[in-house]
Amino acid sequence: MKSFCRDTWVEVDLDAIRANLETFKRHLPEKTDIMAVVKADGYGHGAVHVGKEALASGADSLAVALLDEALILRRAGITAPILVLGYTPVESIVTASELEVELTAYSVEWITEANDILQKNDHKPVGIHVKTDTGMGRLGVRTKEDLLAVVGALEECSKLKWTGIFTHFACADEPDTTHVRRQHDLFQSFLQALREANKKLPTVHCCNTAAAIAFPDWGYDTIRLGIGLYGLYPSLYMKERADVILTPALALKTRIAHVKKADEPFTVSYGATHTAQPDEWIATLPIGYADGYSRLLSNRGEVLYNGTRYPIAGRVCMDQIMVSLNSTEAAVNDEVVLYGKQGDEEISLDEIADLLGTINYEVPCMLNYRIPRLYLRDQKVTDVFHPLTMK
Ligand SMILES: Cc1ncc(COP(=O)(O)O)cc1O
Repeated sequence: MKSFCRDTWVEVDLDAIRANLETFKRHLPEKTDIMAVVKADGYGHGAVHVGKEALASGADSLAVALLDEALILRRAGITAPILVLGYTPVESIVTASELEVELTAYSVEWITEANDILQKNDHKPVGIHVKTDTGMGRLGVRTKEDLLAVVGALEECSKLKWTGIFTHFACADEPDTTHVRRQHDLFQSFLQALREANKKLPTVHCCNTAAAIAFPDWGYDTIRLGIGLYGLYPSLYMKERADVILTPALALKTRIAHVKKADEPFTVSYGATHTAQPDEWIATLPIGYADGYSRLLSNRGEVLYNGTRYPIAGRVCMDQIMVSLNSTEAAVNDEVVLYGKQGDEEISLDEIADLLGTINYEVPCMLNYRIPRLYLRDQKVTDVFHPLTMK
């Protein structure tokens, strides 16, 4: 029995995930490991399946944004190192200890309180990556003095281990390298300050996908590979550089739920913003903005049917959209591609992002719990996960 009752689904090609990871392994120095970033449920692709595939393909660790995401990975049986990249409230330190998950820190007060909490009931120690803010303006220490104070505080802790130091780049995907080079220079000065203070450096990392592409020799001990793992480029500039060739892993597909030909003009969808003309075929597809298929695509987006592009007709509804097949006859249950390839045509996440006025990162992250994920290997479905009905 099929594990979902609506013919709308995401396909995630695990062979593409593997290929993209191997591409970065070849692009980077031999000594540089890969930390697969699977936050936001694997950028909408499914953190557990992508995380397992990345680890099986050569990634050494995983990264998430919040501790709750690490919990899901541990529950799925993933035992590899996991780093939480974002802020974790100090009260959650015990959970991190129990899950054996590493956290990010950059505050002496947080470190001291976290250590006190762990000491109280003799919990297992927690690994800490110290974050430096070299120009992202988000999280991290901003001066050498603060960095040395944070590392000094960690060295006083019996229940916290200093296991990493990192920074995050704000503009690594841009052609003008002024900002990213300034950030990297500052990061290097932080590392030098630690060496001069006789600190043995733990795992050092600074590269996201863009920096890994443009500056592979900044790989240090590991890179944090996000968008590139999914076969997407951080920016058009990065795509045009063509240093690495990536394969998009995600497709979004559905089947026609209803179809009719106009004998006489009739309006379509809320607001009656599209009028079907005589002999125009209108197909209704079971997906809408409540699935994360944006309403901004109303009268602007296109879909693929029989390898041809057809426009969305009218406004995107909460659960359904209508498309104009012009004079092309169609039948209920015929497959339609919303994101991805069909024949020689492709509707890429970059195209959708441009239509929405956003970046490709956001588009797959919008696809939510109502859409089952089908995992493919050798173009065959090997597993299904439906967030709505499966835990
Ligand atoms: C701290 C941090 N590190 C790394 C990433 C991954 O970035 P890409 O998706 O651009 O590779 C995100 C992030 O927030």
